[in-house]
Amino acid sequence: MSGKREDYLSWDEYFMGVAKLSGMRSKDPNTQVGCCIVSQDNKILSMGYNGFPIGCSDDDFPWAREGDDSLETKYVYSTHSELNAILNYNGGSLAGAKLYVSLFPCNECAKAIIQAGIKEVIFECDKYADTASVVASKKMMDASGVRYHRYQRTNREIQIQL
Ligand SMILES: Nc1nc(=O)n([C@H]2C[C@H](O)[C@@H](COP(=O)(O)O)O2)cc1CO
Ligand SMILES: [Zn+2]
Repeated sequence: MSGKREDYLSWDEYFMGVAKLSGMRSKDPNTQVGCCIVSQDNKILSMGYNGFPIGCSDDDFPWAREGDDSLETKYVYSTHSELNAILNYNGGSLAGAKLYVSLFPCNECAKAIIQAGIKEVIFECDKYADTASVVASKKMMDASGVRYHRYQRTNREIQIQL
């Protein structure tokens, strides 16, 4: 009896797990998003989470969602996890890659995903499905042949001691 372990992580659990772990680096008090980009042969190429660009301090720039002045909100400054993951990659082309993300990509990230040649998006949450941003994102991905589907939860809970 020396068979293999049976309760190892599936590929999908592994990559969505890495995406969600990356999201735990986010300083956004409301929504933490994580992303993991994977090659067609299941090698991790890049990761990212939502945050401000290098040099824009998390303590100086605002994390507010609302304000009389849009310059006092996070929206004009934060870089989305998907764009960060694309920009973090310095290994050449992402053509044909898969992108795991904890929240459905917005229209701006969809443009970057399409132009980078990423072919498949696996998302967990789609809480902004009714917004113009996500509707436009899906329209563009449909037109460009980028497939997207929801991650199938297994409800496995993992504990990591840090
Ligand atoms: N796909 C996404 N990836 C992301 O990284 N984000 C980021 C931008 C903000 O920092 C945060 C959303 O904040 P809120 O509107 O839920 O308080 O998540 C948002 C979306 C939604 O399209
Ligand atoms: Zn985005």
